[in-house]
Amino acid sequence: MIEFRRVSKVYPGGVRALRDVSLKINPGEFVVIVGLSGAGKSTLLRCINRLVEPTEGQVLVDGVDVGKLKGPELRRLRSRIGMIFQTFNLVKRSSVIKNVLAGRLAHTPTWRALLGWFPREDVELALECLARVGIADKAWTRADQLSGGQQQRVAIARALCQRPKIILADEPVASLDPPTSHAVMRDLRRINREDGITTIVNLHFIDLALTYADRIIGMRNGEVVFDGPAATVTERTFEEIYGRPVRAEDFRGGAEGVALGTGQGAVGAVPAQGEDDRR
Ligand SMILES: Nc1ncnc2c1ncn2[C@@H]1O[C@H](COP(=O)(O)OP(=O)(O)OP(=O)(O)O)[C@@H](O)[C@H]1O
Repeated sequence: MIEFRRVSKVYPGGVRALRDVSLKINPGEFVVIVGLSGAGKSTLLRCINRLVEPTEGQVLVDGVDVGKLKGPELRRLRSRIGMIFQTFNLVKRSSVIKNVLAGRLAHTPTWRALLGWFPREDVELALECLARVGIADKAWTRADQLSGGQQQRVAIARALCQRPKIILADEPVASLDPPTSHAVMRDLRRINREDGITTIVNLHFIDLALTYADRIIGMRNGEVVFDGPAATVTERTFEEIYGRPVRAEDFRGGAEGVALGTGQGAVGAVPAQGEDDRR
């Protein structure tokens, strides 16, 4: 369980990025946080692994106040939280498998990691993680030789290799084309379902949020302005979250049949298979 208790964040310079946020996220949930640029989504996500320190309030992970954790305890918490970024954050000149093995660093003595000596079971785990995202055949390829979608899958495999309890994905598809965006969202959701990993994804595309989320949290100007099941979300909901009418650019596209919910039930789109999704 992840719990925010009256969390506020004011950055140096005075920007108020979070305003009195309280919420709970249950184990195994797949939550999408939506909001316009600057709404506070990244700040919210980063408070969970303490990449950002709240100015007020508490963030609890499994009942532990993360703000109170010291060195090794904080490292332990972070070792169980996988993070996925818009720009993949891979070591581009390194092989795919080495990038994935970086997910084991918290469990590997520094001298071994420096020499690149990972235990055989870690290498097997890394290959298994790559297989789960369909790119085991790329293990020995240099990361910068892969497509954007494949690089994001390497980042997902690296997160999986941590054996995480939580995955935080900060705009994971913002740099990808529409079909590949769907493929990556499908991977994240499948892993969430199969492993029960609590998954929180920041997005600003309405159709992706509706297609993949169980629960949508809407942020505007540092505040949570909506929190409910994706199936109850309507166009009106997004207009309230965004503070303006929805626009074409709010949709990623790339899937047939995605339409806004009517409040009556789910949006039953089956995303199209993309170029980068030939598994
Ligand atoms: N390190 C920082 N120092 C100062 N201000 C910051 C910092 N990080 C974020 N902000 C500001 O805090 C506000 C919320 O930013 P945040 O990145 O959390 O929003 P977001 O919804 O994730 O938007 P985006 O998708 O553009 O990143 C913005 O006004 C942003 O400019």
